[in-house]
Amino acid sequence: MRHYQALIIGFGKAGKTLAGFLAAQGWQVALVEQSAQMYGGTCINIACIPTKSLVHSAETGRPYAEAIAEKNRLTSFLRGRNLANLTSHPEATLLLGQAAFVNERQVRVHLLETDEEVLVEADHIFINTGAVPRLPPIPGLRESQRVFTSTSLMEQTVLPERLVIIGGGFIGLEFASMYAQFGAAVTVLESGPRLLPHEDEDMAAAIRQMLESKGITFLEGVQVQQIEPGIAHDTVVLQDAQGATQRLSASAVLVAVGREPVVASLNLPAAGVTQDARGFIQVNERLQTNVPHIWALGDVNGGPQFTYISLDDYRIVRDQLFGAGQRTTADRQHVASTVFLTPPLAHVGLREREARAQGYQVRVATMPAAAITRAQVLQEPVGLLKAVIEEGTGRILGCTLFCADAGEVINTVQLAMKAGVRYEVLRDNIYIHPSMTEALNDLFGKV
Ligand SMILES: Cc1cc2nc3c(=O)[nH]c(=O)nc-3n(C[C@H](O)[C@H](O)[C@H](O)COP(=O)(O)OP(=O)(O)OC[C@H]3O[C@@H](n4cnc5c(N)ncnc54)[C@H](O)[C@@H]3O)c2cc1C
Ligand SMILES: NC(=O)c1ccc[n+]([C@@H]2O[C@H](COP(=O)([O-])OP(=O)(O)OC[C@H]3O[C@@H](n4cnc5c(N)ncnc54)[C@H](O)[C@@H]3O)[C@@H](O)[C@H]2O)c1
Repeated sequence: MRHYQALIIGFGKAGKTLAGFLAAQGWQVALVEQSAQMYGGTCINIACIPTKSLVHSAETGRPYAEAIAEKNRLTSFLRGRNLANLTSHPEATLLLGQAAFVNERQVRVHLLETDEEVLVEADHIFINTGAVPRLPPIPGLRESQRVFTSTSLMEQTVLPERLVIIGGGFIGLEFASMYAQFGAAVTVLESGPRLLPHEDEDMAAAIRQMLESKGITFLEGVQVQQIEPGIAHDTVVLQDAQGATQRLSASAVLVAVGREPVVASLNLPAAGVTQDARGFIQVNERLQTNVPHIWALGDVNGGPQFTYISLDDYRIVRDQLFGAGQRTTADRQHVASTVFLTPPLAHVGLREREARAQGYQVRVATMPAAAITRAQVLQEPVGLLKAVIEEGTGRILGCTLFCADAGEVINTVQLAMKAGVRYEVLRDNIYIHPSMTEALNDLFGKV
C-alpha cells in the first residue's frame, strides 16, 4: 500500500497542471496514466495540437505524408516535454498503468511495464480521464477496416481519395477543411437539419460557401443506415432528407459525432461516485463529486470539451485547496471558441438570433474580411465579421469572426466583454497596423 496526499488519475490538462502545482507546494503526489503514448493527455497527442499541425501543413501546401511525419515529430517532442515537466518534481510520482477504485480512498493500479498491481491510498483524489469518440450503432461501422476516429485517421500516412465524414461539428468540419485542402474528395453527413445550427443565417452561408468552394459536399438531415464493406472501397448507405436512399463510395469514413466520458475502467461504484444520465461524472460548481474528497476535472465531468476549460477546472480546484475557495464554474462567462477552418471561425457571447430571442434590443455590425488590409496582405480575403451590441448600453453581447487569425483576435473581444468594456473602446483603440486586430476599429465603427 502506497500513501499519497493527492492521487491524480489521467495525464490530461487539468491533471498534469494540478500535479505540478501540488508537488511544488510540497505535497506527495501520484499521477496515474494508462498509456506511455498519452503522456501529456489527449490535447497534445491526438487532438488539438496534431490537428492544428495538420491544418497548418495543409495551408502551407505540405504533402499529406510529410504533414503526418511533422505531426508525429511535434507530438513526440511535446510528449517528452510533458513527461520531463512532471518528473522534474521530486514529490511527484508517475505510475504507468490503469487505475480502478477499490473503495472511496483506495485505487488499484495495474502497472503496464511489470504487470503488477499496486494499491494506492490518497487523501484527495482527482479524476481526469477525459473522453473518447462515441461510435453510433450503425450496422457495419465497428466491423469496417475503413472506418476511423479522429485519432486513427491521423495515423494513416496515405491520403484517402474519398473521405466521408459522419458528423458536421467541430471535428467533422476541421477534418473536412484540412483533408479537402490536402486533396481528398470530402462529403460531410450531418443528421441535424442544418449545418452550423447555432450560427446566424448570414454567417452560416459564408462558411458554407467557403467550404463548398474547396469541393466539400454537405448532406444535412441524413440518417446513416449502414456501412457495407467492399474490396476497393466501402459503401455508406444513407437516407437523405427527402427519405430517398443514397449510396456513397468511401475510401475512408471518419466518425465524429461527439465524445463520451472515459469511466468504464474506473469502477466508480466501488467509490460511490455518481454519474449523470449521459455517463459523465456528476460534480458541483467546485467540481467535487458526491464524495467530498474526490473531484472530477476536464471532459469527464460533462463540462464544455475544451483544453482551456480543463485548465480552468484546475484553477477552480487550486483555489479550493490553496486560495479563497471562491472560484466556481459559474464564473465562466463569455468563453470563446474557435473552429480551425481556413480561415478560422471564432465566436464569443450571443449571436444576433440568440440575442433577439432573449429579448435584447440590438444593433448589429457586419463587415466582409475582404475589407481588412491585413487580410489582403495575407491573400486571405475570404470571410465575414459580425458584432452584436445592446442598444442603449453599448454593451458587447457577442462577436463572430470568420477570417484569418480569428482565433487570436477573438481573445481581445472576449477580454473586453469580460471586463465590461463598451464597444466604443474597441472601436477607438489604437491597434498595430497592419494587423487583423485593427479590423475591430472598422467592425465596431459600423455599429
Ligand atoms: C480531434 C480533436 C481536436 C480537438 N481540438 C481542440 C482544440 O483545438 N482546442 C481545444 O481547446 N480543445 C480541442 N479538443 C478538445 C480537447 O482535446 C479536450 O477537451 C481535452 O484534451 C480534454 O482534456 P482532459 O483534461 O479532460 O483529459 P485528457 O487530456 O483527455 O486526458 C485523460 C487521460 O486519462 C488517461 N486515462 C483514462 N482512463 C484512465 C485510467 N483508468 N487510468 C489511468 N489513466 C487513464 C487517458 O489515457 C488520457 O491520457 C479537441 C478534441 C479532439 C478529439
Ligand atoms: N477547435 C476546437 O476547439 C475543437 C476541435 C475539435 C473538437 N473539439 C471538442 O471536441 C468535441 C467533440 O467534437 P465532435 O465534432 O465529435 O462533436 P460535436 O458535438 O462538435 O459535433 C457532432 C456533430 O455530429 C452530429 N451527429 C450526431 N450523431 C450523428 C449521426 N448519427 N449522423 C450524422 N451526424 C451526427 C451532431 O448533430 C453534431 O453536429 C467538440 O464538441 C469540442 O468541444 C474542439
